[in-house]
Amino acid sequence: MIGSSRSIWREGKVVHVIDQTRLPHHTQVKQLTTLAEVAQAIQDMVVRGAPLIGVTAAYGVALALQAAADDASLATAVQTLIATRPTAVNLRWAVEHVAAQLATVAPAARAEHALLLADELAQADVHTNEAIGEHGAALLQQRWQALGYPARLNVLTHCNAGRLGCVDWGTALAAIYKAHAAGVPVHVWMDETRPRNQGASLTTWELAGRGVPATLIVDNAGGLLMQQGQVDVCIVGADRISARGDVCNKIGTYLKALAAQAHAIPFYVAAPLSTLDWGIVDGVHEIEIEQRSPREVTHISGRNEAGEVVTVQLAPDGTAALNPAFDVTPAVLVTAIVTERGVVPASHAGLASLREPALA
Ligand SMILES: CSC[C@@H](O)[C@@H](O)C(=O)COP(=O)(O)O
Repeated sequence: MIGSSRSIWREGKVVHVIDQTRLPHHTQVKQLTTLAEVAQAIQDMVVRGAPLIGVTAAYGVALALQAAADDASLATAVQTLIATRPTAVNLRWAVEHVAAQLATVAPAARAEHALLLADELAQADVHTNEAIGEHGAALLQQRWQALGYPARLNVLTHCNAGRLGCVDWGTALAAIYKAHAAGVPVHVWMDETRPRNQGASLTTWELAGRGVPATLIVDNAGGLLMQQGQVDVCIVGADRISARGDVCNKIGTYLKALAAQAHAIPFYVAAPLSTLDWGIVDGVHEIEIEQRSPREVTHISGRNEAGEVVTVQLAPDGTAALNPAFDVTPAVLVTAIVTERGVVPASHAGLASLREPALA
């Protein structure tokens, strides 16, 4: 039973999350009460999506401090959480933000303060994503208008950049929700997103729950659909964006951006400013790409006809498999980046214009 429309919420000293490894067949809430449980949940992708793992990690710091709030415990919590997943910079940003604030608080007051800081981040994420949604919806509306108001606006998205990847709303999907609510006849092509299938198991569930027309496609279908004129616009999320606008997102995003460029289809990236890594310029060469278990490639999970969720093996025994979880789309392939502060070109100048003065 879900007690909230949010992906994460707190009751006292217990953090509740929707267990995304169980979706779409089971909607279950998992309770997290310790640093170790939070770290495991992030690593196992019980929670996933850049903004959500950031907020979850902030709660992880707070839970760690309930046991011991000295400087050493704080440092251990920070290190443990940052090591869980290396690519999405929101995680590091959130943990370092909370740790910096707590460093100025007396250890005796830290445990309670940390919970409130994490609550603040969770709340801020909701407002941020709603703002991203407004800006992104305006782009979708403009595209619909530019195409002469077709009976449906076909939007392609990859992975799950929805409310499940955030506290609420989502990033790319926030734009779709807002456009849908405003009367734009959006229809979403949902890439299945091998190997973890976030599109097939999460975006399908999420969009169906909000009544947005959508169709699941295999990852390799996007090129054909673009060639046939069946994709009007692409919008995806991001896990890290370099200072010059290179976009790191779920593996497969780059190929879609290449195909979109070949067919002159706008390719938008929606992300909060916490996804920007100002310390990295060349995203293609500098962003660490998480390598996950080969088992995620050689095996697949789903529900069988008896209604049981099972994992089966796809490849022969002993098959070597490589599983990079993300790729980087160079800025030149990105039409624009949609943030909570507005839409900017994927360029150094464009992104820098968002930085001042509040983030200085
Ligand atoms: C709003 S979530 C944006 C991104 O984090 C999303 O597109 C993505 O790549 C998530 O990857 P995941 O491996 O599922 O955490």
